[in-house]
Amino acid sequence: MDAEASAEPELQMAIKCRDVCRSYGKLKVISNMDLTVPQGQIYGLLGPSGCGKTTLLKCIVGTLKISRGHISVLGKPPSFPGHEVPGRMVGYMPQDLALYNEFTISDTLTFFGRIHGLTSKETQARMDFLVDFLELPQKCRLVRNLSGGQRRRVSLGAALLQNPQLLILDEPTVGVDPVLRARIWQHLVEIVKTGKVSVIITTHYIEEARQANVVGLMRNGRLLAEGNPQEVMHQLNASTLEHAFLQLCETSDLMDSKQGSRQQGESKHSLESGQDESRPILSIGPGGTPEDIPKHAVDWKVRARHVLPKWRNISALMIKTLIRMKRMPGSLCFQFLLPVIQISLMCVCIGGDPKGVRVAVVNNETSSSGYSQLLLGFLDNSSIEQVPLSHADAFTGIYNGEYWGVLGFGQNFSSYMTSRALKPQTVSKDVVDGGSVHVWLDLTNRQIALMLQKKVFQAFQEFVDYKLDSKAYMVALPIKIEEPIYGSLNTDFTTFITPGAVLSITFYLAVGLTALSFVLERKEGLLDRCWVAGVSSLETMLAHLLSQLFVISVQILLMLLFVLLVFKIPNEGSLMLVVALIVLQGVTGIAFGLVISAAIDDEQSANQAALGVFYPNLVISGVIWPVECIPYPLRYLSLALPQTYASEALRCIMYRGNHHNAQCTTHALHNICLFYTTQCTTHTVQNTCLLYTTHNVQLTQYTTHACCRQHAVHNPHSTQHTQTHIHRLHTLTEPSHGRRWYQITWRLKTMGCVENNESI
Ligand SMILES: Nc1ncnc2c1ncn2[C@@H]1O[C@H](COP(=O)(O)OP(=O)(O)OP(=O)(O)O)[C@@H](O)[C@H]1O
Repeated sequence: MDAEASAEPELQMAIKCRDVCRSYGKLKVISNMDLTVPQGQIYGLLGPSGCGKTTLLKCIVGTLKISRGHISVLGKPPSFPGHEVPGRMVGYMPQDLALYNEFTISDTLTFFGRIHGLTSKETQARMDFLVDFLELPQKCRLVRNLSGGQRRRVSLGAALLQNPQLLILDEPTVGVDPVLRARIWQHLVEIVKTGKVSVIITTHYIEEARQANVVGLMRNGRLLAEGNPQEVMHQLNASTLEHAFLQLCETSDLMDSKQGSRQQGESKHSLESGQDESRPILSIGPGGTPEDIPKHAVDWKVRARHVLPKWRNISALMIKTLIRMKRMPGSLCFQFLLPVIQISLMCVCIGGDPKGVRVAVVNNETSSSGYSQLLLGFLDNSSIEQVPLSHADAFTGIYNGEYWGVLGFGQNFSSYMTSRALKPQTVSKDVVDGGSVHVWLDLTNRQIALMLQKKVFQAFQEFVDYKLDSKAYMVALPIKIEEPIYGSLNTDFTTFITPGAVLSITFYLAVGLTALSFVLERKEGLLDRCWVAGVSSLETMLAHLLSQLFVISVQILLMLLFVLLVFKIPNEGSLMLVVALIVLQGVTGIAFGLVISAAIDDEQSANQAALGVFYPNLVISGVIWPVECIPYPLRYLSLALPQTYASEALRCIMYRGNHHNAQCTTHALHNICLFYTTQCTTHTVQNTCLLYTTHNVQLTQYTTHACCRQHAVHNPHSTQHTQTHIHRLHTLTEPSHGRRWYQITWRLKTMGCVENNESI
């Protein structure tokens, strides 16, 4: 069926809400709301704070999912493929101002102009009009420096910018002086005169809504009355709208208390019979009668165009990010320099030899030309500070924690050592013992103890080389460590940890910045506002990815400059592969940040989530210690982490050259890509579940209608309302609906609402 043709009767009404329900957890905010905004009129939605006005508006623009019911905006449900709601047809001013603080007034309007596809000339013309009309300060003023009222006017200007067919304004007149408030109302009255623009506006100032064509008086998520303000006042014999509203509240309270006393049994009956408790007490307007939910079909080309990201929106979002970066140079420098600072600190502080380690030396050899003195002369003095002491003082000192080790030489060290070297077959155990260097270590600090052992062995080797020269091989150990195949004999821990550290830093900065930026934008209502302006979540993601790639590229460039040129970490492989691997790791971080932001609402919890995964990931992904040390169940888990193979692969590329571990590299790339795809899919599904929910809402409606039908079978005197449900069921479940029809019948059959062979 042609979409346009089927939607034609709908065009008479700008907004139609039928049976709309919305809850936050157990709190029911909107109950069975029927609301109708006629085309070309101003609808004033009035009610006390917390009655659900904002929630209803968010449901109308599609940023909140409804729990039940049907909403049609300018002829079709929000987010219907090809429908420009959200998009250019609707101008939305949210209650929380939703403006970028780093933007000027001009930037703000230009940004929304770009998203709506206005040319710069059109944007400029509208900007000039709005600055004049809304009495905005100079266009170059930053939003963060404006007063609350001025910001509210900028927000209103952004909603009016593209001359939308539908204006949804959530309390636009709060904090605005009475003269300007009157002008805003006058402007609204003028723009609806053409008959092409409709307005729905919420306000706390009930009396100003007299200028609206229709008012809806809301309380506790229900509409108490809907109609022309004069008629509402007339019917209730009230001199002001405020008095009319008061009377309605009193009547509603009276009805509620009567209903409460009628007990639960009856209320159960009213539910079953479909009797609607939430019908307005007073209904004068055009809405009220139940109507069929319209059917819409859409061409696959329109559907494809709806799903495909638009470059216009992506570029607008990217320009936005660049402007914000430019306005926050401190934050930008921090983003660029932080990785360099982190990697530099790591290279400087981790993996080097400890310096100035105090060691007690107990030398019982009195001769100054003895071998012990010679050997001690070969000890690395920058690392080891020798303290000559008596045996008793040395051991008291090491027990008191003053020294990290004690080196002991026997009285006859030189002669015993010579005997041992020259006549190994004839010497006794005591001679071997007296000709050895005795080392007692405090092993509570493994790194210092290992260094001491290494330095003593090195000193001994140098002593032997010096003393025996070409005969040194005679006292060599029968195990010879040859020149390494890859790496060098002096490879330190810094060399091991650097590739993993570079990847971790890139990953976690991307996670943090992405999660924080999305959580904050959502909290401030900016994501919602962009969504209503027609930006899809895929476009938001792509724009963030592209701008973040720019940041990541600079970060990687600076980090590699420091790692390779300043700290001289070797790189035997292709620089291109190194960069590709690090960039992919950054992209994985972005993906993970997106998932955190999709699952978590506030920045504190997002930070906790990012920090919560940081340490376990670091420990089990082989960044700081080889995965070969991890016990088996955890090792399987480590294989699922993107950093596990990536750090191993980066080490392979940098220290072995490319060709020797192509398999590892491929595995790393594959692992990262898989991780990235999974994460992005999760995020996209989360953001598009709105559509699925809408679909499920419809299925729920069919089920409700079917239950009423079943009730009618058992109760021949069913009410008019039940009959309406049955009628809806029949029209909605026509076999022409194809796949959906099968889904519905299947669901009804499984619920026992329809016999297996019964046709609906
Ligand atoms: N995200 C949320 N989670 C839980 N409850 C919420 C949430 N947002 C709103 N509510 C609750 O829903 C109810 C309706 O809120 P809503 O913002 O729609 O009221 P309102 O009529 O617009 O009020 P006001 O005029 O003060 O803006 C309130 O009780 C509010 O506490």
